[in-house]
Amino acid sequence: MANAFDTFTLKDITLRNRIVVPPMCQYQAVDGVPNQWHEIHYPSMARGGAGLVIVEATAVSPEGRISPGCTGLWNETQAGKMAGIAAGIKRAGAVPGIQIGHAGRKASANVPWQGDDHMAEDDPRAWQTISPSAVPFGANLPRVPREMTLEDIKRVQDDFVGAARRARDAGFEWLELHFAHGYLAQSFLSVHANRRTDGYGGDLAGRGRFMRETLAAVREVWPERLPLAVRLGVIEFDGRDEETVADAVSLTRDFKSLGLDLLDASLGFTTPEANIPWGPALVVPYAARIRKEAGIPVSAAWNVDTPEIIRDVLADERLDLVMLGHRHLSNPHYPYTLAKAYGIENPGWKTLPESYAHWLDRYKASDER
Ligand SMILES: Cc1cc2c(cc1C)N(C[C@H](O)[C@H](O)[C@H](O)COP(=O)(O)O)c1[nH]c(=O)[nH]c(=O)c1N2
Ligand SMILES: NC(=O)C1=CN(Cc2ccccc2)CCC1
Repeated sequence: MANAFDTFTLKDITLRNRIVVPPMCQYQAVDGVPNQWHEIHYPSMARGGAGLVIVEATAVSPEGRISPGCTGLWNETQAGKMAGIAAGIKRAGAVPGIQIGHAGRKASANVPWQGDDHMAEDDPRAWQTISPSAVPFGANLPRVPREMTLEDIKRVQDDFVGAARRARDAGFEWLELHFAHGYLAQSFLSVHANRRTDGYGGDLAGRGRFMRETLAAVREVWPERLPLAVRLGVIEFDGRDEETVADAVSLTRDFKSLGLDLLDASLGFTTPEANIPWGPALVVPYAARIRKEAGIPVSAAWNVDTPEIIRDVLADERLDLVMLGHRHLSNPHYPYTLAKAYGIENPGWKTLPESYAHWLDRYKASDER
């Protein structure tokens, strides 16, 4: 029986509350290097009161970026900037997290407000994408990826380890592997994207191998005392949901035996033919099933976004942490808004820095008198 403002301890890390800012691409980097945009963006959300702030999907290699504007953690210049961001989040009272990933066949794309589609083949910024098989996503991302060799697979897994090591040394205290949203790792798991006939394809054991091996390799370098999470696409809404969710439960059990500390349930997004029933807390039932059947803490995003929904999913232990994405884009101080909605005494002092809290709790706005 938890509530949004209870603390949450996982390994040696304690979050001040159950509110998480999930990773949200900003598309503001150049050559993968974070800049002043990120140095302001992330600490400002941490200052808003969230317990954990997870830095956006950060590519483990140049071709692993979704777009040319995505951050990377494949070199020391990027790592140096990320260290400042981790420190800024921590200084503001939240736990600094980061998500690392590889965009696979969804890479080499324009940023969302410039088309959200593959860059043209003759665009000088574009690059050749890679994937388990030479099968394109389709729709706005039609470019045919190159099928990965076993050497490619090993190199990308080593890149995940390198990025995890840099995240550790940069001072991040929570690491999430991006195994969702139709990117490379999810593509290995998906029958829509993976037609391989070697050990990395075929049955669930084969299609899950890339994820299992990558998780195990990262666990070796990510400190045992710090939480290691996976964001996994647990459902596609492609007509195969019974099997997909059952696979997700089974895979999560494997991940747990490999050292996973928390499963962040999300969507598969591996086929444009999906029929997603958008609506309140749409992923929560699947997260709750994994929590129960795999016996591991879970989080989820996707319209877990009203005081009532947040209260209910935590009270009846369907989720351990709630991920509030768009709420934090429109209001970095959303935890303050939530505390006020719950009628918590002195909501400012509960969620915000002293400079704000003192006045907000002592001096009423005209529409609050
Ligand atoms: C602009 C933007 C950018 C991203 C996202 C979303 C949006 C809106 N999302 C998905 C995000 O973490 C979250 O799951 C969704 O926003 C759904 O949660 P809300 O309903 O917004 O709380 C996302 N997810 C992820 O795993 N890594 C990422 O980098 C991003 N990037
Ligand atoms: N890096 C990621 O995982 C991203 C996920 N998104 C999924 C999404 C779909 C629909 C609505 C919001 C987000 C879009 C932006 C990048």
